[in-house]
Amino acid sequence: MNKASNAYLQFLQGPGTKMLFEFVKEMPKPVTNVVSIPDLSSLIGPLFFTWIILLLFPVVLKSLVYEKQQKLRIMMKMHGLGDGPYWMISYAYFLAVSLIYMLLFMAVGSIIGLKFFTINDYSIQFVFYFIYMNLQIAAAFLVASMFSNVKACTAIGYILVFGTGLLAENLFRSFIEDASVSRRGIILLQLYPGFSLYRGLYELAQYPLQEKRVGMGWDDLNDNQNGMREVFIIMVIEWFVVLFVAYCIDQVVSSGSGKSPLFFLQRIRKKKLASLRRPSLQRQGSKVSVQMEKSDVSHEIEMVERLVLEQNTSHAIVCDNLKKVYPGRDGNPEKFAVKGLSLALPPGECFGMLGPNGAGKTSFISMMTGLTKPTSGTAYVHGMDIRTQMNDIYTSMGFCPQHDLLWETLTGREHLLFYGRLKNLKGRALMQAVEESLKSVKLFDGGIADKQAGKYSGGMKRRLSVAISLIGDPKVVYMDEPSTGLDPSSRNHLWNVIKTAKQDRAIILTTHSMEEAEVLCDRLGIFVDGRMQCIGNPKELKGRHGGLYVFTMTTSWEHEEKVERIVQKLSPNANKTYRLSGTQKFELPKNEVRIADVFQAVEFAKSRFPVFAWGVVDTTLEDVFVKVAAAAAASSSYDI
Ligand SMILES: Nc1ncnc2c1ncn2[C@@H]1O[C@H](COP(=O)(O)OP(=O)(O)OP(=O)(O)O)[C@@H](O)[C@H]1O
Repeated sequence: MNKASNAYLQFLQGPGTKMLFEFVKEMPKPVTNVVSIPDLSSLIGPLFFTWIILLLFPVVLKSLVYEKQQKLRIMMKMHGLGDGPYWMISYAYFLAVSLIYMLLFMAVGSIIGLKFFTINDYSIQFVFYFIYMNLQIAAAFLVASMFSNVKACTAIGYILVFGTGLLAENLFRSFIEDASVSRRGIILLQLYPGFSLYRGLYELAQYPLQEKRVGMGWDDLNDNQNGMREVFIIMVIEWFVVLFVAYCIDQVVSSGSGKSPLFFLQRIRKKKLASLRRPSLQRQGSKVSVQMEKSDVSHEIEMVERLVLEQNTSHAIVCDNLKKVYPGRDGNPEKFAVKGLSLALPPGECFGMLGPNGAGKTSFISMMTGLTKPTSGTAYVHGMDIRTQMNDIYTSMGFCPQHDLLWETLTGREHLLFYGRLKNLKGRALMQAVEESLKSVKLFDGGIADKQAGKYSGGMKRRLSVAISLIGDPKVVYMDEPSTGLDPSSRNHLWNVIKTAKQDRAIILTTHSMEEAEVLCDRLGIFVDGRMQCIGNPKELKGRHGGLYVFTMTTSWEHEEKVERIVQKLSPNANKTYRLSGTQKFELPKNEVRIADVFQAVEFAKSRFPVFAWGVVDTTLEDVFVKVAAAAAASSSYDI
């Protein structure tokens, strides 16, 4: 060790060091200035939490509008789900989802220790979120009643969410904090639910920011500076008002039933009227001018009149001079889609409605299924009037719409379970009915039943729609072009399903397939330009409106004239309809020829020149259809 080190050690052990320690000990401690760090969650909470909570709004809105856009709402209604239960079920579902979302929101906030959640009284927070969620759902119902397009409503929903948050933070907050802004003005702004939500969150955020760090309790609601009490009152009143208005608008606008805005007053009136006119079959509207109708059609009208007069409810369906006129739009005149239809259908009958495009078939089915109201006239289903008792009719009605109305995300089995439940099937009976139904339309094997309907082919969707229309043993079923888009094998299978189903129920089906009409229908009606042109079973119609044999013969081209001469000798009024390189087709009036004469003529021809092929067929339904449609189109200026 060197000299310098020794000197340093002596200094440390000496009295100087002791004095230094004493001095430090006596020195006053520096004042630790306690800077209160503001709670971050409370600073930014009102804006972010507003966004988080509002995010549920477009979700609920989208779901409601989706059901409307896809006409699933109407489908559910047609299978017996009334407006009241639909609203209650949907409301309860959205409320449950919203409450779970809010409880998770509060739980996560509390677990990570955000003062915003931990300091304020939990019961106040819960009541606040509960009331707001109810108001938000009611508002979603209200907005949904004005939209029918999911994309548009989703876009508007998200714009509302983000716009509301930004406006609240940058504008509404400055009003709250500005003492010169009147309280009334603030209350007025809070009538907009997004601002009342922001105000509530803003108030909850104020307490953790105060230095004493005591959260909001129920007593604080009496504090004049605290806006939470106003928020509670506004939200509760608004919740009920918005819900009521939404229900009224929904009844008038979106149910498709064309109700009057004063429908709730009409309901009381209807009850009074109904009690005066039981049993319900009563003559409605003016008597149609029968003399213009064909005999089969006028016979049907007479039958309907008798049934209505006798108040006879033995028939499953009685249409009494049903008319539908669509109002003119964009300068177009009004459209007379159904110009007076009378029809009586006993149980167990399958009635086929044939007609060219635009004849009015879908309009007729729409009236029968409650999609639109008749302009005049009415129909009775097991004695129940379609104008006033549609909800009762729905409980025993099945419907297969022209376009499949299915939930993309539900499986085939889930669809049938849902609609089966609506038809009051429960437990084992429901399971059995669903399984049988899936098997009957060939959707059971290979796990197809548990695939989402969105992944089904067109034919599978069609078969599911038919299965839905038949589940729960409905007494009356409407099928709008049930086999459209099916391959021949699936179509034949579906026909068997319908044939079995028609045994104990009345079915009305529309179709463009003559083959389908002949296979399935006990009676047919050809409907052209809003009027029934003829009614009868397929054989009768062919006999009545056909009256022709179609004779075809194929020879070499140089013998064509000889064939023509033989045919003219056989039937002087024969009409040649086709000729191409030796093949000729003739229509022979039935009153001029017998089948035996045709055979003789063919034998004669064969003895004179080579005959490659020949054939004679009775008139097909297609021939009848074309003939009737053409005749009706030629004289289509009937009065309504
Ligand atoms: N909502 C409506 N508003 C105005 N006109 C309508 C409306 N719905 C249908 N129409 C018109 O009423 C007529 C009958 O239409 P409808 O759809 O009932 O015929 P359709 O026989 O079912 O035809 P398709 O066989 O093509 O389905 C058509 O001229 C149609 O343009």
